[in-house]
Amino acid sequence: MAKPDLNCRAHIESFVDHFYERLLADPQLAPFFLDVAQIDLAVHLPHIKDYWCKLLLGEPGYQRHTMEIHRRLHRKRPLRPEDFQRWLEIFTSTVDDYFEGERAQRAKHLATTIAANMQKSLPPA
Ligand code: HEM
Repeated sequence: MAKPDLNCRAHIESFVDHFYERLLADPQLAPFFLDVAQIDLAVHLPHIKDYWCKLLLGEPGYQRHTMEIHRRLHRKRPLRPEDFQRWLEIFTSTVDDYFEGERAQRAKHLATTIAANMQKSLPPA
């Protein structure tokens, strides 16, 4: 059976839930979320969902400064090239395991581009 595309909020929210299940179970990346940033999932996940709804659906909700948030994180604990690589692996495999289609492709392309820009904009560790 065909997998759904990331073409509505319900699918994007389900993607983010699956993505974070994997990020938070990953020994390399989980500490950034749980120890360094000590995120409150009830606050963090809605931001991530709004972010991807803005990028993929053009919804206006997300208005925060993502790059500055990662600069601050990077000062506390450096985000290394291998961390970006792992983040992208988990992102891409989560998309591919559950979704397919034009928006799913676009999500992977955007994530790759934004991760590369983010990495370039951070000072060396
Ligand atoms: C090494 C890779 C990455 C790691 C370890 C990481 C980790 C984190 C952490 C711990 C936070 C919470 C920070 C806080 O609330 O203080 C966060 C926020 C966020 N991240 Fe990342 N991130 C990575 C890459 C990316 C990339 C490539 C994107 C976009 C394509 C992204 C999108 C976001 C967004 C939208 C937020 C929410 C910011 C907000 O509160 O509005 N992250 N990230």
